Amino acid sequence: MGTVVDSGKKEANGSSLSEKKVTVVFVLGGPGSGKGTQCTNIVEHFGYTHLSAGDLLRAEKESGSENGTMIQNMIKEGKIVPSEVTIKLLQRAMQANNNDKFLIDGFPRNEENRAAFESVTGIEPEFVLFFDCSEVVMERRLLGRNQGRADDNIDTIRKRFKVYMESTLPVIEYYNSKGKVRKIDAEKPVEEVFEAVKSVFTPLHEKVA
Ligand SMILES: Nc1ncnc2c1ncn2[C@@H]1O[C@H](COP(=O)(O)OP(=O)(O)O)[C@@H](O)[C@H]1O
Ligand SMILES: Nc1ccn([C@@H]2O[C@H](COP(=O)(O)OP(=O)(O)O)[C@@H](O)[C@H]2O)c(=O)n1
Ligand SMILES: [Mg+2]
Repeated sequence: MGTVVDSGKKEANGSSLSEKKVTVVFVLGGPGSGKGTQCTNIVEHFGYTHLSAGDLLRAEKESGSENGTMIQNMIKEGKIVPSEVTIKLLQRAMQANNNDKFLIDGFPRNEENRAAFESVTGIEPEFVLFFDCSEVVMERRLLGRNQGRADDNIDTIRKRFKVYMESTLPVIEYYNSKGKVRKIDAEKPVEEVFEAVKSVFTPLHEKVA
């Protein structure tokens, strides 16, 4: 009462998605590093909603969208779909969900993804969870993944590794220079990787399960 509220002040906790304040964690790492696997564990233990950019793009392709053929071609070639398409899918998914905590998996994959997401949504990630894994191990996992994916073949895998090195590592480096990267040794067994993941999330959240 009678106090001037500083409406220009940024919320200390969470960024704005329209009127909703949300916490976003980006989950990055090479193809096959275990992003999706660990996101499932994080959802169970810490109550986040998991949004995989790759899954959203595959679903968009399946829905018969006008972008379907373009998405399919990009995935087959291991290329990164223009951010306009991917960001629209991520925004729609966040707005349709009542949760205020999101794991965004496999995004931003290049500088264009990163800069566009920030300017379109105004959201800055709380931190970036980075799964560090060698190509030898990632290749073995991808070839054994068995999910019928059009891009889990050796030709496309090599292209994806190149895109990862050239386009995604610089994004991780950008966030590292801002002190936002939480690096995890992703070569260990799933349970051990999750122990390391828990030590990143536990200080921030009450355990829900
Ligand atoms: N720590 C791990 N050790 C061994 N295999 C793993 C590990 N994490 C994931 N996998 C397996 O490797 C494959 C790729 O994992 P996934 O979570 O889909 O990775 P990403 O989403 O980073 O491509 C899957 O078959 C998964 O079961
Ligand atoms: N931000 C993103 C994420 C994925 N993709 C596309 O979707 C493919 C699969 O992404 P994914 O995240 O499901 O792959 P994994 O790293 O989980 O193996 C990528 O190789 C890209 O072709 C994209 O274009 N832009
Ligand atoms: Mg994945």
